[in-house]
Amino acid sequence: DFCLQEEDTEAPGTSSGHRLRQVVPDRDAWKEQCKNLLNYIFECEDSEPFRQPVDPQNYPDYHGIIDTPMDFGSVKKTLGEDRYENPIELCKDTRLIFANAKAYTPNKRSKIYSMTLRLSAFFEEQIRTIISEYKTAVKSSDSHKRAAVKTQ
Ligand SMILES: O=C(O)c1ccc2ncsc2c1
Repeated sequence: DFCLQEEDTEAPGTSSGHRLRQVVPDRDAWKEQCKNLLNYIFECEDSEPFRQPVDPQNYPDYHGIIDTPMDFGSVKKTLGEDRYENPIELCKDTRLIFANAKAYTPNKRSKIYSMTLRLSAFFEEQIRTIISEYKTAVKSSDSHKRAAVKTQ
């Protein structure tokens, strides 16, 4: 996801002043990437118990054990309402879903807990690239900003 940056650079050696457009990483690409990742997770059967907040009717002791409930529906809503500044914040909330399941499960071989293990492995594989590309884009756009200031 690269966007053409309006900033131009004088192509070396061209007398016509022909201006090259630079390609810089898009620092907003993570939003669509995370939306797609969440949609894929929602399609996975393994996400079923975690697509919405845990219902205390079904697990009366849940809120006595888990201080900060989290679910994929809430993450999706926060993302859709632009309340994440970056993918690191989204990753933190998503890891909370898995940490809560690990803290709550009575048995680490239970069906529901085993679902979170598969889902967590997949999520970590996918979010790694999204965060890496985001950090690169931020560095690049910062250096472009510094360069632009110098030319003023
Ligand atoms: O039955 C289980 O092992 C289990 C584990 C985690 C979890 N989180 C919300 S409900 C629930 C059930």
